[in-house]
Formats: sequence, structure tokens, C-alpha cells
Amino acid sequence: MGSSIWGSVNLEHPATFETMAMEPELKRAIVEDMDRFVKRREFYKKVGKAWKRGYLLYGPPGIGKSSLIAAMANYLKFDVYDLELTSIHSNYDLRRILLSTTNRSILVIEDIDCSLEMHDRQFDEQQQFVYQQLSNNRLTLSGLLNFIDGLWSSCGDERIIVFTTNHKDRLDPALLRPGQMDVHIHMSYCTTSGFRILASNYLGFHGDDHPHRLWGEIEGLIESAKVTPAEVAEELMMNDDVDVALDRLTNFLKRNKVENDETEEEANKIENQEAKRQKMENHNVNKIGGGGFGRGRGKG
Ligand SMILES: Nc1ncnc2c1ncn2[C@@H]1O[C@H](COP(=O)(O)OP(=O)(O)OP(=O)(O)O)[C@@H](O)[C@H]1O
Repeated sequence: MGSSIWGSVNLEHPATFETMAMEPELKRAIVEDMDRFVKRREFYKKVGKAWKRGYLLYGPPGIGKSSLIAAMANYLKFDVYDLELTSIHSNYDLRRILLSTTNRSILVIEDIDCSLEMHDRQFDEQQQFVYQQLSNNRLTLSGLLNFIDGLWSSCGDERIIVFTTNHKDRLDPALLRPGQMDVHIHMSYCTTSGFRILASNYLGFHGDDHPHRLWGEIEGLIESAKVTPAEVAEELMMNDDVDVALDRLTNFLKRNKVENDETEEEANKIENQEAKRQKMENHNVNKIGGGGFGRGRGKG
């Protein structure tokens, strides 16, 4: 690695599946999937497919997508290449970049929703540029995947490709078809089990062994507060003192819960008003319909 064509990748990222704040079943499913994948050399050869597996990680920023990639790489002992789409200026570039990656590696393409069609027109100049580069070469992201497939079926073994997005709903449906990305991983806001892991990571504190006066309150708030593991981590890192750190976190969660409740209330109000307006409109239409605009009722 070390070449400027690659985005910055922290090879020393300490994340492991033990330190990931994620649901245990989801972690288990990912580990089992990777274990199965690395054992299937003969299978891929037999069916004549590139020995590769694609993962799509989606969820809001700060949910731990980059941390999960690091945990996967640390588990498999694979290298990580973070493909900077902005460094691609032609098919030739793409080919050269891909050929410089090694087997037993993870190729990461982050924030793929930003490099797709321009339907939402929220692109900054750099993203516009990438889009133009891709479309000038008639290369869409699903084309990019096919290109990678073709290349790897001839000269690539044990490859993982990870795409990340904050907005799965904005993706080109072609990318979501089976065969493009094998596993879709939804990463959600911090849960009770996630909080326990973060408290252990950042404070070395295990609530089950030494119940803390705020433990129950935090667990009661954490899911309705809808906060990301990164936000929880930030609060916990603010102080080494467990009492102070958990106090800070409790207040943070309370503030978030109040904000969420208010937003929800506002949304419900708007929804109710809209339903009422719709009902009135239907009522008026019925009235007008019944009142004699029907065909053939004029006096002629
Ligand atoms: N799910 C998680 N489990 C454990 N630690 C996490 C998790 N999510 C975030 N963190 C911690 O919070 C720090 C800051 O979060 P950051 O926004 O960099 O996360 P991330 O992995 O880049 O998330 P994303 O890629 O989804 O934005 C991370 O370096 C990591 O230590």
C-alpha cells in the first residue's frame, strides 16, 4: 500500500468483533459468513466464479461501518484497500489500481450513494467530477462491479469487496440485485448490548459485575434516544471517572429522547392534519359529484 491512489487506511485500527457495539446475532452471522467464504476455494473453482464476496454496509454516519471493516480485516488477517473513486480518471486507471491490490484483501468503496445518478442534485463539485468521469467511460457503479468481477475471475483469489452507504434507498436498484452484493448488513443505533460493550471499551466498566446506580436508567433510555455508537463513545471518553462519564451520557440520552419525542409529535401532528385535509377534500369531491356535474344532467 502507501500509494496515493489509495485513501487513508488505518492498518492499526484496533476494532475486533469483541469491541464492536452490534447485536451479537449479527456479529455471529457475519463471522460465520466469512468463515464459510474462506473455506470455499474448491466450490468457487467448481462453479467457475470469482472467489469473492460482496458486503453492503448501510446505516447512518457514526454507526461503525469503518470500524466493522477493520474488525473484518483483523479477523481474517486481510489487507484493506480503500478505493478512492476520485482517483479514477479512466478504465485504464481503474484496471491499474485494481491490479495493484493483493489476494486476501478487502476492497472498500465508501459512500457509494454519492457517486450515483444525479437525481438528488446534492453533489459537490468533486462528486460531480467523479460522476462525469464514470459516465464518460460509460461506467456506472454496477458496471464497476462487473469490471471488478471480470478482472478478479482471471487473477484474484479470496477477495472481499465492501460498499458503504448512509442511504441504501438512494442506490441504483441494479446494485441491489442478487449477485452484486451478497450480504446486506443493516447497522442500527446503539442498543443495550452495544452500550455494555462501549462501557467496557472506554471505561473498562462491566455493569453486570458492579451494578452502577445509573445503569438501569441508561439501559432504559438508550434505544429510544436513537444515538450512534460513535456518539455514545464520545460521551464516555470525556472523563475517566465512571460516575462522571455515565452521568454525562445519561444527560445526553435524556436530551436526545426529548428531541426525538418532540420530532415524533410534530410528525404525527402533520400526518393528522394531512389526513384531515384529505378527508375534507374527499368529502367535498363527493358532495360536488352528488350535486349534479354528472353527464347528461344539463338542460341542453
Ligand atoms: N459500532 C461500533 N462499535 C464500537 N465502536 C464504535 C462503533 N461505531 C463507532 N465506534 C467508535 O466511535 C469512533 C468514532 O466513530 P466513527 O464515526 O469514526 O465510526 P465509523 O466506524 O467511522 O462509523 P461510520 O463509518 O458508520 O461513519 C470509532 O473510531 C469507534 O472507535
